[in-house]
Parts: sequence; C-alpha cells; structure tokens
Amino acid sequence: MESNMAGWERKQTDTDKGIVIPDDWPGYPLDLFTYPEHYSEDLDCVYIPHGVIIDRTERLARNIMEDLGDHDIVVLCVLKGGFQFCADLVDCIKVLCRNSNKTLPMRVDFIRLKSYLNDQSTPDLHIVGADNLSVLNGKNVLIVEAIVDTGKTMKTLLDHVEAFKPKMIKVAGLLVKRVPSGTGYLPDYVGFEISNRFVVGYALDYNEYFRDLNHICVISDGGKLKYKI
Ligand SMILES: O=P(O)(O)OC[C@H]1O[C@H](OP(=O)(O)OP(=O)(O)O)[C@H](O)[C@@H]1O
Ligand code: HPA
Repeated sequence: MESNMAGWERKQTDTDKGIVIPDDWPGYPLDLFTYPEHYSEDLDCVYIPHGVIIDRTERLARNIMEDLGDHDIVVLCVLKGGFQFCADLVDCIKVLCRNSNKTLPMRVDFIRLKSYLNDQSTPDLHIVGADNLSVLNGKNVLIVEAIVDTGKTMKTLLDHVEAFKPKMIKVAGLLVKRVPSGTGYLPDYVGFEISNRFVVGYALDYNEYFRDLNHICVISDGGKLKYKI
C-alpha cells in the first residue's frame, strides 16, 4: 500500500505508471511525421506521436469514467502546459458520456503555476492566476496536469487545493518523468512514464516555444541554445 499526497491509501499496480518508455527509446526520426517547418532545426526526435497520445488519453478517460462515473466533478486544468491534455481528456469523457449509460457531469476551472526557466525548475514557483477556487469546497476534483517532473508543482498545487477542503482529489498526469531527485509522486491516472529528457510539444514549452507542436518531441541542444533566456 502507498500513501499519496492527499493521504489516501492505495495499492500500486502494474498499470499505475502508464506506458513505460525505457531510457534507451530513441524516438522516431522527425522525417517520418509532419511538424511545423519553423522547428526543423530544434528537435532531436518525435518521442510520442500525437496519435499515440490521443489513444492513451481515450483509455485514461475510460478509467476515469469507471472510477468517477455518476459523480459530479470539477476538472482543474493546470496551465499552461496542461491545456491540450485537458481539452482532449474532457473531449474523450464527453464522447463516453454520450455513448454509455454512465454520466459524468463536469465543470472546468483553471489554475496557472509557473516555475521553469529554460529547462530548469526554479525555486520561484508561484501561482500566476486562478479562478476563485472556493468552488472546490466539498467537490470531487480532478486535477489535470501535463507533466510531473521534479514533482514540486504538484506538491504546491495539492497543498493549495486541499486548503479549499474538496470532498475528493484525483490527479491525471499525462507524463511522469523518471528523475532521481524527484518527489516520487505518482498521479492516480498516468499516461506515460518517460526518461529524464526535456520534452516539448502538445502544449509543453521551452520558454513559451513549441506549444504549437502536436507531437511530444525531444528538444535538441541547438533548440535549447536558440530559445535560451
Ligand atoms: O514537476 P515540476 O518539476 O514542478 O514540473 C512540472 C511543471 O512544469 C511545467 O510548468 P511551467 O512552470 O513550465 O509553467 P507552464 O505550464 O506555464 O509552462 C509543467 O507544465 C508542469 O506544470
Ligand atoms: O520536460 C519538460 N518539458 C516541458 N516542460 C516541463 N516542465 C517540467 N518538465 C518539463
């Protein structure tokens, strides 16, 4: 049994880490896919193609429906990196609601946390903007986050959200990075466990670049240099 940050006990199973991408996964050559020409010098490889992200998201939506179906939930989207995953996950849940006997009434709220400069987490982790989160009081909350890397953002967010005394908190994280110095936090729903490389695309950025790329890619050293602050 493991205890998550919200304090609930749960058993860890084989599928908890999602699709585990090993350290020696080289990714796909860029030329096998389409991507914006303006990033042609800035990427090493396509790490997770867009279609695979969507296929995995469909399954996460099904798992969420099975666990939470017939409850009302508040989806809390973590901006900016989480906007694409959240939009696609909500779309998948909507499709399931239209095509099954179960239903999952959702409202969607947003919170923005910012801490990264270049490819580094900084101690300056702050909440930039948030809807009035008092609406979370007594509610079932599903936090939707694109990536858990060091885990600092998720820790800060969970502490913040818990203060509003929701009835339940679940977390969906598209990516969890294997980092030796990480907090080890594992969301309730995980898309992929990835190696310790800086990835961009599908709304994940490097200094605000690459959010307009649909695949998840590994940024090249040249790309890091070009967009460095
Ligand atoms: O686990 P951690 O090491 O804390 O990193 C994860 C966070 O880092 C990124 O946010 P960022 O601060 O870059 O803001 P952004 O989402 O606006 O790009 C990402 O979107 C996560 O929220
Ligand atoms: O690998 C990453 N890519 C983009 N944003 C991030 N925020 C934490 N880790 C990452």
